[in-house]
Amino acid sequence: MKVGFIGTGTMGSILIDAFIRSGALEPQQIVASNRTKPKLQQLSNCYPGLKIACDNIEVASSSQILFICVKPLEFKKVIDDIRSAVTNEQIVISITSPVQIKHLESRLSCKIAKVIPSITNSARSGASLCIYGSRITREDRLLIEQLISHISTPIVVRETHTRITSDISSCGPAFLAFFLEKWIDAAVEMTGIERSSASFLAAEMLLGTGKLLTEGGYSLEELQRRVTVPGGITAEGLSLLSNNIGDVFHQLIRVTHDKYEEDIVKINDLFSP
Ligand SMILES: NC(=O)C1=CN([C@@H]2O[C@H](COP(=O)(O)OP(=O)(O)OC[C@H]3O[C@@H](n4cnc5c(N)ncnc54)[C@H](O)[C@@H]3O)[C@@H](O)[C@H]2O)C=CC1
Ligand SMILES: O=C(O)[C@@H]1CCC=N1
Repeated sequence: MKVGFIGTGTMGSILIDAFIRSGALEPQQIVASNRTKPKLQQLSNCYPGLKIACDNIEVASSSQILFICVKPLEFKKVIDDIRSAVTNEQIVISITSPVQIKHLESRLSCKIAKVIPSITNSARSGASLCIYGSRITREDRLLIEQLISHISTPIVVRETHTRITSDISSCGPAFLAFFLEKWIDAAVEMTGIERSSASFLAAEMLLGTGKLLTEGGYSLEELQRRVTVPGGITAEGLSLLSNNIGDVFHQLIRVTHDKYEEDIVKINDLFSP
């Protein structure tokens, strides 16, 4: 099976790298194109056998599954490029959330899916959010999920929940990293602990917490309860957090959804007949 990638920026490169390192794909099975060639050349130097296509049409015409890994407003140009090259049997996968299944099905005759990855997939971890178009068969789903399960846990979501699920799964690593960075800044400033020590502890804590919440079977509520000794230190901290957090998470969801709606309006314009 040949798998194509249009766009080898941050996420396209992460996916190619993770698929090869996990053993899901051999470099010889991959064909890729990118607007600027140096990034692509770097990938091909790392993975001899990976084919650099001369343009998007060559990728589209030589792959059974084609991942489109460009930014939302760059999609229309790519779709116009590949429109005449795709066949009904191919599967085109968008990795971006605001481009809707209907936009792609209206322009391309092939099978359409969205698979929203996460930077965590680069550690062969985290989720991939799967949304399937009307032409995708049961066998196609199995093929897609078999491939992405080498680097992530496939989770099927409703298209109406694309934003909130990718807020948690794909933006989440940046939000959590921000939270830890602020905490470590305060720790360094107030206690003199070395930044590298505090950062290492935070990373190990995050990894262990993730394991408890997945394979350990803990719920968030149970985890808090088990750590909190009655009358102890954690209780003081949780009480402060709960009194001060306000509606910051409601605001967070509002801003990500507002930006998403803005993008959808722009994409609707680009894809209007
Ligand atoms: N960065 C992340 O953690 C995640 C990103 N995504 C989605 O992945 C998509 C790509 O994001 P990044 O990789 O971070 O962006 P990026 O800007 O690093 O990569 C986009 C790549 O597409 C190439 N490109 C643009 N137009 C092209 C065209 N017409 N033909 C060929 N190549 C073209 C650019 O040269 C660039 O290398 C976005 O839509 C984003 O929403 C989804 C989940 C997580
Ligand atoms: O920042 C972004 O737009 C993308 C979407 C999910 C993660 N990164």
